[in-house]
Amino acid sequence: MSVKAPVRTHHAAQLIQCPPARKPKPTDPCVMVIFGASGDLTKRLVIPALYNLSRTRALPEKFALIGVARTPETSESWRDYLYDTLKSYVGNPVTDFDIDHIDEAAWQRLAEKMSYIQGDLTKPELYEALRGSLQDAEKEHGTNGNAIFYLAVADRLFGTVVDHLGEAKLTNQNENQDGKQRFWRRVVVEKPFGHSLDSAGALNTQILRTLHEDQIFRIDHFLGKDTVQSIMAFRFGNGLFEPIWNRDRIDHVQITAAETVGVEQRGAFYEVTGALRDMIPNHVFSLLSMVAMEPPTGFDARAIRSKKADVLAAMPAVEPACAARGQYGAGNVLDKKVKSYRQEPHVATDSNVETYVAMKLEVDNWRWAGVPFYVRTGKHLSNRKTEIAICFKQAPYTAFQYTPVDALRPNWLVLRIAPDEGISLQFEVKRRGPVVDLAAVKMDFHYNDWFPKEPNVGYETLLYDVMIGDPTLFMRDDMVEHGWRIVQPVLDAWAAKKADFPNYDSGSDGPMAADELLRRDGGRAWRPVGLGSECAKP
Ligand SMILES: NC(=O)C1=CN([C@@H]2O[C@H](COP(=O)(O)OP(=O)(O)OC[C@H]3O[C@@H](n4cnc5c(N)ncnc54)[C@H](OP(=O)(O)O)[C@@H]3O)[C@@H](O)[C@H]2O)C=CC1
Ligand SMILES: O=C1O[C@H](COP(=O)(O)O)[C@@H](O)[C@H](O)[C@H]1O
Repeated sequence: MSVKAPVRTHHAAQLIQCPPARKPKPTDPCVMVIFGASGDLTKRLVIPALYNLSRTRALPEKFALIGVARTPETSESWRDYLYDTLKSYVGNPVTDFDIDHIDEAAWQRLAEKMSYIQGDLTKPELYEALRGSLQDAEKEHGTNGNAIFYLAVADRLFGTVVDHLGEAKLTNQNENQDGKQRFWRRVVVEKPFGHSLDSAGALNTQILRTLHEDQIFRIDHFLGKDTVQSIMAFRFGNGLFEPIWNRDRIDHVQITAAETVGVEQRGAFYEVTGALRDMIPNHVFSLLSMVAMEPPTGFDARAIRSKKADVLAAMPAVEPACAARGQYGAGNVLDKKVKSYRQEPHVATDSNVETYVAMKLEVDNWRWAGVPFYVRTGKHLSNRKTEIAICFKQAPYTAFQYTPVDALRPNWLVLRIAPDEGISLQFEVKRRGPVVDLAAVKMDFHYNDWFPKEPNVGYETLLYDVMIGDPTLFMRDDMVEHGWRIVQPVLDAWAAKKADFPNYDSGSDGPMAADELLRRDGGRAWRPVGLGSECAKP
């Protein structure tokens, strides 16, 4: 039985004078081409996000959507298939896309702009057909030559598609005599961007032969989450926190991306990817660089991405001894019996692929020298939780009789990214009563109490940003390569040595090796994945 949380009575509008939220900037007319139109990403994330943009009127009036894949479909059957898929999410949420009905008018506005091309993206003739469709879109929908090519295909095809687009001159932008752009061409590249430092470098070189860096949008959907973007607002929109945001007051940082889901139908993808490649150099490093970056001089893409790239550049490559890996065995997740990873579809019965990874990372600069960043991510864990927890140093001295300083709990500031979005601060107070006895309590901000929640898959903001040409929330070439550089020694060491898997039960908090990683650093411990609260009520 699900229990509804009590409705909280305080509301932002009653308490704090805020100007109304600003309206988003109008987008240019454009056409979006999805390569991989019959795939999982398209139906689960891209189409729900476009539908949401249509619902909130954030899509341009002059818009067209062209799907490309080999599966035989007509434009009509592709639309119907996607409508039926969308309908199947009603009352059956995908990620945070939790809808109780479809807004038919919003769907209709999108559907009437959708068409499909059947073809093989490794063949030049597809791109000739695409040229015709782009011209049709311009005539029928007034898209003005602007186009987004979304690569929702396996990463081994990213370079191929960009090469073909270039050869067909479909990525050429048009400039006036005065150098002003008349129409733009942009390419969205999915993750994983490469599989190693070398392959990421080679892919960057390949696509940069055709595209300018400012035409490339390397997507990382964590950056589309409101709570991730809010890290910068929290740090740089308040005078309170930045003075203590450094090695003087912070003991260590823990970043957790814990999932209850297993690999589900993605066994084939996961067998060549694993938890480290899937989550660390992209999502987890995006969170880490938001926490560790220096204040930018402005909120434009150049300023923000440079500060984030500086963090990654200051991180030394991880020693294999500072990493732990795990693979789930059978067990119970959220009271449901589940299989081991090796029994999942399309997974080898002796697979050496990790479904869990923990690492100790460092940022070698003035602000962070000596402050460890412990990160972990895994599947089939006890609870779904993505958070950044900052552990402050203990008070240097305690004046309280009978309370030695080492009995004081540290202050924790926790930025909760998902699913219970918010921020909490744990600190010590005196218990009621005649005895001076200390206890840890929390101040807790929940996003939902202040801002009504919209069903959202995380791609909405990112797609909108591509349409307005704002790359702030996308990875730059150097950021991607630093990500791989940092984890490469671990990838190499793990490939060279078979692990003793499975080594954690489904429904647990991960393998013991991950606990050891912290324990040996002066007896530190991970925050529990399952409990959600590090300070039990007294
Ligand atoms: N699914 C997810 O949750 C996530 C996926 N991603 C990334 O998104 C990308 C797509 O993943 P996903 O949708 O899961 O993969 P799928 O395997 O489900 O889809 C792949 C798509 O590529 C098309 N395709 C493959 N080969 C060709 C070809 N030669 N010509 C034309 N089309 C082709 C397939 O269509 P057809 O067979 O009809 O040709 C299909 O539409 C990957 O890079 C993945 O890493 C990133 C984050 C999450
Ligand atoms: O990119 C990926 O992310 C998801 C986790 O994202 P979330 O928004 O659901 O937290 C992960 O399950 C998947 O394996 C990975 O490819």
